[in-house]
Amino acid sequence: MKIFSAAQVREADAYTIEHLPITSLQLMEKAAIQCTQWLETRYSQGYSFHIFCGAGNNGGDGLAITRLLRQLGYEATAYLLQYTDQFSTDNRANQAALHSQETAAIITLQPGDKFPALPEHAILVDAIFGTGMSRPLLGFLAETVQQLNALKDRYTIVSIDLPSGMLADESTKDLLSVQAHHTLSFEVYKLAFLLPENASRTGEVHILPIGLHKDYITQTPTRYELADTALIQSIYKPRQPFSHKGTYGHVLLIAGSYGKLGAAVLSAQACLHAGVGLLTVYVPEAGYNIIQLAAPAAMCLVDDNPQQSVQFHEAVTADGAGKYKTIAIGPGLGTSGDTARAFKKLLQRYRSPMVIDADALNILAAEKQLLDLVPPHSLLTPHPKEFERLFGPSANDVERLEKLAAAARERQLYILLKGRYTAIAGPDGAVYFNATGNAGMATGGSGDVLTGILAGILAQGYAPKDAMVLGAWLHGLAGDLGAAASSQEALLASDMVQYIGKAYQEIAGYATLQHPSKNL
Ligand SMILES: NC(=O)C1=CN([C@@H]2O[C@H](COP(=O)(O)OP(=O)(O)OC[C@H]3O[C@@H](n4cnc5c(N)ncnc54)[C@H](OP(=O)(O)O)[C@@H]3O)[C@@H](O)[C@H]2O)[C@H](O)CC1
Ligand SMILES: [K+]
Repeated sequence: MKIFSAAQVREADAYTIEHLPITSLQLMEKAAIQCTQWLETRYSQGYSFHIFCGAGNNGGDGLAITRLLRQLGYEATAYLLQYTDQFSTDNRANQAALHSQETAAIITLQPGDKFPALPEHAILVDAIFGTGMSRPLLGFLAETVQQLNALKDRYTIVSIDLPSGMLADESTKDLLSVQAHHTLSFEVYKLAFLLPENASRTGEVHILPIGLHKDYITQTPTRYELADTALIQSIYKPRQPFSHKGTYGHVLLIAGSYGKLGAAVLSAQACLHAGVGLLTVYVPEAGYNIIQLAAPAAMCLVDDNPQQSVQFHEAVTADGAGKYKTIAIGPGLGTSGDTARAFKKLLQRYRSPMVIDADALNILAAEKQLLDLVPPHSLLTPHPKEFERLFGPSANDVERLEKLAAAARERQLYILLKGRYTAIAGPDGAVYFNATGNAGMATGGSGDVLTGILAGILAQGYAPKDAMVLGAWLHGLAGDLGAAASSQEALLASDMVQYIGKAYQEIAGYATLQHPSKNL
């Protein structure tokens, strides 16, 4: 699903009006019908609706919603904020339509007016600004938004299109905006909804279709995209009936140190469940029995050092060629000087894309010139702190995304920035967001599972970008299935491993299941 900027949303609006037999007022009506239906299904009897309207088309939506709710028999009042007398044409038309239906349905709010008294079961609808928001809220507008926010613990606040004050595709971190419980937005996600800094302002986001022209949506390139089931199914390749373990690649996983061998176990198990053909796990001596018992399907190579691996570069021939389709390095590895030196030698020898995570990222961050040695098209999987250590601090989430895209482009890498909506950037500068996953996955070992999954998928022959997008989705879906079976609180990284199979099943769909019983 593409993520359009505010300017592109306006273009989509104009394109639709030009190419379909629909006027802008009719499009507004469609948007208002969708919002009204959503409100009605959710709140029905006993509630009254209080709709705060601006002077533009977002306010026009609010006025139309008020009219439609009243037609359905609900108590609904529009509060028209008098900060300007420059109303948009469709806003005026909806003022007139509501006024002709019921003169008392519109109350104007002037600077200095008392904030309206609200009954017990009131729903507050914020239709002050949407995608036209262009500058900080000041004076009367700021006061009104502050008054709305002060009521957020007593009443439900529903924002139309965007919480007023929030910019669709720039940071609003330090600016005032409505803090909504729900945001009803039209047709497409906005970048703002995917930013951690906006989590307490958008509440739950609901995307409502309003019939924007499909041609504009399919033909317009965007910088950002939210992965969806259609994209995942287009990436996923079912296994071939005439294949063998060599078909699905051999991964060398370099992970674990004394006290952190669990990281190696989780990565190894995830890599195996992700479908790799062969897996060799490289651990310090202390890890030998652990790996052989916890991951019997994997082979094990052992470092001479009992506690931390320091010679793993020797597992790869001096010219880098050899049996490993890909290498994953980092989970629980440790960052001692000897380990860092071995990592440098490995980077000098092995020139195919690697998956680099955790302590391997910390080694890169401590010795930044090593970044120049990372094989092109490698997959880096930092969390925000690791990202900051590698590529520097960012003033806000939008700046961090720009840094992410720039680093991926300049260094020809695939970088996966972990978060609620994990962001994946590649050398072409495009950014994909992943929507699967839940807060239960914020737990130790979750990242190790992701590393294993990514390596396992990459080794099977997926292109790096596809491996990243599919791997992030699979990891999140396994976490969602695991949490559904128990709870987010109880979810462990090992549960994510156990649910990789079910997650694949969901992606493949039953139609593609290769099993003779399907014809019985
Ligand atoms: N996307 C669609 O296809 C549809 C969208 N709809 C709704 O329309 C709004 C966008 O409406 P628009 O009129 O473009 O913008 P707003 O209502 O958000 O804002 C109106 C004007 O307010 C001015 N502005 C901006 N920021 C401030 C501020 N801080 N203080 C005061 N005034 C401000 C600005 O005008 P300027 O010329 O002064 O810059 C805005 O233009 C969209 O969000 C949907 O809700 C349709 O109803 C359906 C189709
Ligand atoms: K709004």
